[in-house]
Amino acid sequence: MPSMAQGEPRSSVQNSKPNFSMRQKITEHRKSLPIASVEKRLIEEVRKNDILIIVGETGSGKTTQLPQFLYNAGFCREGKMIGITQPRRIAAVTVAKRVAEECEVQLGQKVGYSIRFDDTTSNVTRLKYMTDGLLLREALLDPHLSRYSVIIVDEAHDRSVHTDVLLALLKKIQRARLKPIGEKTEIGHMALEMQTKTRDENGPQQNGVLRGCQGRKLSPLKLIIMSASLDARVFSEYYGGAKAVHVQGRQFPVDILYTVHPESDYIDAALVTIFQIHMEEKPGDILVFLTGQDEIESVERLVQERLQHLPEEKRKLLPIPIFSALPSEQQMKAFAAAPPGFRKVILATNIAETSITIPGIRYVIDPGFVKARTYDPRKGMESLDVVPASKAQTLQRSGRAGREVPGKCFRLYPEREFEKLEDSTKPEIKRCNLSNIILQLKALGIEDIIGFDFIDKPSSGAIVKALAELHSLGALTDDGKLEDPAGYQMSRLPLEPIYSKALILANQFNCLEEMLITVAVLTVESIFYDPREKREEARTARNHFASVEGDHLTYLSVYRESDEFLEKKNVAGSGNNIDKIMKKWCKENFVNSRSLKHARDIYRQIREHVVQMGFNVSSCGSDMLEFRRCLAASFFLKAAQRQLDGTYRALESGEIVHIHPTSVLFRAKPECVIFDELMQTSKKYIKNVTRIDPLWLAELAPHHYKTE
Ligand SMILES: Nc1ncnc2c1ncn2[C@@H]1O[C@H](COP(=O)(O)OP(=O)(O)OP(=O)(O)O)[C@@H](O)[C@H]1O
Repeated sequence: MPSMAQGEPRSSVQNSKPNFSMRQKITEHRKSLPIASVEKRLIEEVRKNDILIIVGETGSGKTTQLPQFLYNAGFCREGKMIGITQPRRIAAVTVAKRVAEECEVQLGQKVGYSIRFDDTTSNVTRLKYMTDGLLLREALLDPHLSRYSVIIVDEAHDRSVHTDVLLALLKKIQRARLKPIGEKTEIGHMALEMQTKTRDENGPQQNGVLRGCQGRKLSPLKLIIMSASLDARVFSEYYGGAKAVHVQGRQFPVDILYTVHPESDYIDAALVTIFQIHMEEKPGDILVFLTGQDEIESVERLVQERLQHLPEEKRKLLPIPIFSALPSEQQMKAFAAAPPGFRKVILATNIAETSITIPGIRYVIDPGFVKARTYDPRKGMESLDVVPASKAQTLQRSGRAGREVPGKCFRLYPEREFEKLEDSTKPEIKRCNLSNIILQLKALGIEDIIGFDFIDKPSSGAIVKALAELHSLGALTDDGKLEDPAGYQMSRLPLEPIYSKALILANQFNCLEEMLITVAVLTVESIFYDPREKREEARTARNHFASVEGDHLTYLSVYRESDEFLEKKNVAGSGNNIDKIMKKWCKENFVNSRSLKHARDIYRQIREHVVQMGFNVSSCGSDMLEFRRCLAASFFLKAAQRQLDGTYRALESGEIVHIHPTSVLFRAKPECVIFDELMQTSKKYIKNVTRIDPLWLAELAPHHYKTE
C-alpha cells in the first residue's frame, strides 16, 4: 500500500540486526528502566483485573516495555495480538521501530505499526502500535476486535476525540466478549450483519454468526489505560472502580527552570533561550514547543539569520521543523542524529509532546502555549486560539528530556504562572465538530448517540447539529440510520464527511479528478507560502494561478501547473532531483513546497480508495462550470450571500462574515459563494471560497433550499 506516512526507510530496522555490544546496551538499558523492577507485579495485576489504569513518570518505560512484558507472559498465545494506541501517528511509528529494535526483529514481524494509509503489520505481528483512530476503523470490520487479547490505550490524558470514543467503545466490546456468540450485544448486531455480507461469499457464516460457534464465548479482552499525567480517579470511576497502579521513579532527572518575570514576546524569549543554551550549555539537542507551522517557519528563519552574526565556529546549530502537516519522511529528520559537531534545535508543535523519544534531546524550551481549535456548532464556526498549555501538557513537554541523559526544561514564564494553569486540557470531544465521529459510531451500529456512554458527554446541541448535518449530506436516513450506499461509502473514506460527499458527487458530475486534487489541497495546511515581509511580492508571483471563479480553481491550477512543470522538465523518476527542482519552482511561485508534497501524497491515497470503491476517476477537462456546480452541490451547507454593505451572510447560521484577505475573491466580492472554513480570528472569516450561482443551491440541494 502506498503511504501518506512512509516514515524512515524501513531498512534501518529491517537490515540491521544489532551487533553484540548494541544488544548488550539495549538489554542493560531495558533493565535500568523504572518499570523493569515491577514487571511481575504488573503482570499479576493485569491477570487479576480486566481493566487496569497505569500511571508512571514520563520515560519510565510504559510504552516500550509493558507490551513486551505481556508478550513474554503469554498474552499473545493462540495468535492473539496486543494493540497499543497512540493519539499521534508519529508516536505509533517511532515507538514501534524502537520496540522492533529492542526485540531484534524486523519491523512488521513480531512488532509493527499501522496508521492511516500505512500498515507495516503482517499475520505474524503480535505487538501492534497504531493510532486510536485506526483502531476505531478496525472495529468497523471486526466489531469485537477479536484478534486482540489486550488493548493498551496509551497517553489517555491527551483526550483526543478518538481516544474518548475508544474508551467507551472498548467498555462495550469488553462486555460483549463475555457474552456467548449469537446473543444480542450492545455493539454486535449490526456489525455481525456486516460480517455476514462479506463472509457469506466464503460460506462459513449463517445469520451473522459463525457456523458452529453459536453459544461459544470469545476470549476476554484486557484493557489497560496508561499515561504519565492522567487523573486516575476519573478513569477509575468511569470504569466502575477499576484498579489504578502507579509506577514510581524516572530514569534521569530533569531540572525545571522558570523565568523571573513574565515574557511579553515568547517567540523572542524562545530565540534568546535557544542561543543561550547553544553558547553556554553542554552539548545536547534542543526541543522547542511552538504553536503552529507559521510560528515554526518564522523561528526557523530567525535562527538562520541570527546564526549569520555568530563567528563561523559557533554556527553549528541546525534548526529542524516538525509539525503534523509535514510529510512523514520530513518529520523523521528530527529523529536522525545531527551532523558531527552540530547541535539540533527541533522546532515542534505539540505533535512532539507525548510518548516519543527524540534521541539526543537534552534541553526542552516550553513557552507554555498551544494552539487550540474550538468549534461552535450553533454557528458552524471554528476558532483557533493560542491559549496557555495545561499542567498535563507542560509535564509531558518536560518529559521529552531526561530520557537518555539528565535534562533541563526552560519554562518561559514565572513559577507562579505555572500554578495557575488548568490541570488538564479540555477534551477534544467537547470542542470539535462531531459529524465525522458520529458517522463512525453509526457505522459501528450505535444508534443512540445521545445516550452513548462517553467519559465526558459532548453537549446534546452539538450532537443534534452533527446528526442534522449528516442527514443533509445524505449520510443518514430520516430515522437516523446509515443511508445505503452513501452513508457506508462516507464512513469508509478517511475524510471529513463533507469531503467524502464531494467525492461521491464528483463521481456523478464527472469531475472526480478535479475534486480529488481539491480535497487533497484542502486537507493540507495552506498551499501558499505567505511571508509577512514579502506579501506583495508573493501576491504578484502567484497572480497567474488566480482564477476569477475562486480559490478551489486556483488550487487546481497550482497543482496542475506544478505537474506540467515536472513533466516539462522531464524529471519524473529522478529521485532527489525532483525535490530540488520542485523546491525551486515553489520558491519562485511562493508555493509551500512541503504542503504541495503532502497534498500529492494525499491525492494518491484517496484516489486509491475511490478506485477501490469502484469509482471511475474522470476529468471534466476545461468545463469548470460543471466542477463549480459540483462544489455547490457538495458544500451547500457552507454557502454565503453578499449583503448590501459588502459583508456576507452565511446562509446556514445567519452569521455575518468576511471573505479572508488571502482569498482570490477578497476584492471581487461575488454575489454568492461556497466556502470551506468559517473561522473566527480578528473577524469572522470564510476561507477557501468559490463563486456560485445562487440558483444552483435550490436546484442542486432542493431538500435544503427552497426555490425562492
Ligand atoms: N527511539 C528511541 N531511541 C532511544 N531510546 C529510546 C527510544 N524510545 C525509547 N527509548 C528509551 O526508553 C525509555 C522509555 O521509553 P517509553 O516510551 O517506554 O517511556 P514511557 O514511560 O512510555 O514515557 P512517556 O510517558 O513519555 O510516553 C526512554 O526514556 C528512552 O530512554
